Amino acid sequence: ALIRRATCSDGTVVANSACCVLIPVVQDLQTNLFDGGECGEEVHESLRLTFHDAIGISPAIAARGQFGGGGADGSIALFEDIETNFHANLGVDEIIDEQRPLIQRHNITTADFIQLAGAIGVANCPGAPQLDVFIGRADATQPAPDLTVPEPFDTVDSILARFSDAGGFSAAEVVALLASHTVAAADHVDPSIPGTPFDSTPELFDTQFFIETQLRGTLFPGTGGNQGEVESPLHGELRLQSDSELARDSRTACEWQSFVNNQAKLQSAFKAAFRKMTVLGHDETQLIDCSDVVQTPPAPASNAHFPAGLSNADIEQACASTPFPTLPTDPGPVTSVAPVPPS
Ligand code: HEM
Ligand SMILES: [Ca+2]
Ligand SMILES: [Mn+2]
Repeated sequence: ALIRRATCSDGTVVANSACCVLIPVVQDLQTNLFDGGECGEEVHESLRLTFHDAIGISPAIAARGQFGGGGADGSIALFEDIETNFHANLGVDEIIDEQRPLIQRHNITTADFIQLAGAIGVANCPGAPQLDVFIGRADATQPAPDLTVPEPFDTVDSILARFSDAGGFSAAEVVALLASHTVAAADHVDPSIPGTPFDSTPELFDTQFFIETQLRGTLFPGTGGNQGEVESPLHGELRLQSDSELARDSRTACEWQSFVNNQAKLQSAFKAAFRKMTVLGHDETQLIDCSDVVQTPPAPASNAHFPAGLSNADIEQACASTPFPTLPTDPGPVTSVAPVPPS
């Protein structure tokens, strides 16, 4: 089709007129899913869903003659009855069911919608990069196989191998993708404390996640003994075993630390890795780049810091070659991290 620049109905200028169909979808997302443009629970869950759909692809399984999954193909929603029963997908049925009526109201594939929703949602989070959006993915005709989505109790070996198989992601790209856990909370790791975030600022796309995961774990925010959870440094904060181990493994620790107080790298590295993830199973050159429909995210609202009561002395140094950056400590008494409110 002829590619031409266009001004869409709301005034958005797009390089490819085919992207104007997304404008009403974006408005619907902001008004009816993201509570008018917040970086809350539905944004967090929509971002998680982009990953759980896209990572459902395995050239290694395909090489054994079985269907390896189609990547970012909407299978997680189109075959919800199958894929949400996979253990790693616990809880994603909620956001699939919230997104479904929006998909039905618009002329867009489920595959494209899931990735669009993640990008638009993330752009509501102060400090986030403006993520790329592509359209033109065909929808899945089969579910992804089980065990393509990493679990928080998986070893670093197995996590790195899974990402490498899925899309040739390097260890550094895996670390970059985990920047997503800066706008995240867990409902199901410890079901007694739903909405427990992974850093103290789940509404900000900041570098606190990389700081706080490097602090010595001292407590469980709820009950102990949950699979995939290790001790965190703060009341109200939950630490995944996988995040803890990636922060401390010699293959990933220096990369992990490199994001501390480096908002520019956080944005550029996550944006690049997300772009790669969002087209898994597709040839990017066959898709239409509609990144110009993504709004400009608000500027970051926090500076890198240690939570009150904690300091460099509480860091478990794991990167052998570079010392941990010196950061200020928040003033005042030790605080507890508030849960992400359910919508
Ligand atoms: C080693 C890889 C990963 C593991 C083991 C992992 C594991 C988890 C777990 C266990 C949860 C909590 C779910 C719950 O209990 O509600 C979670 C939440 C989340 N994950 Fe990951 N994750 C990984 C990578 C990623 C990636 C690559 C992304 C996106 C690019 C992502 C985005 C999210 C988000 C946004 C949430 C928060 C959802 C919410 O607040 O409702 N994760 N992850
Ligand atoms: Ca954060
Ligand atoms: Mn949730």
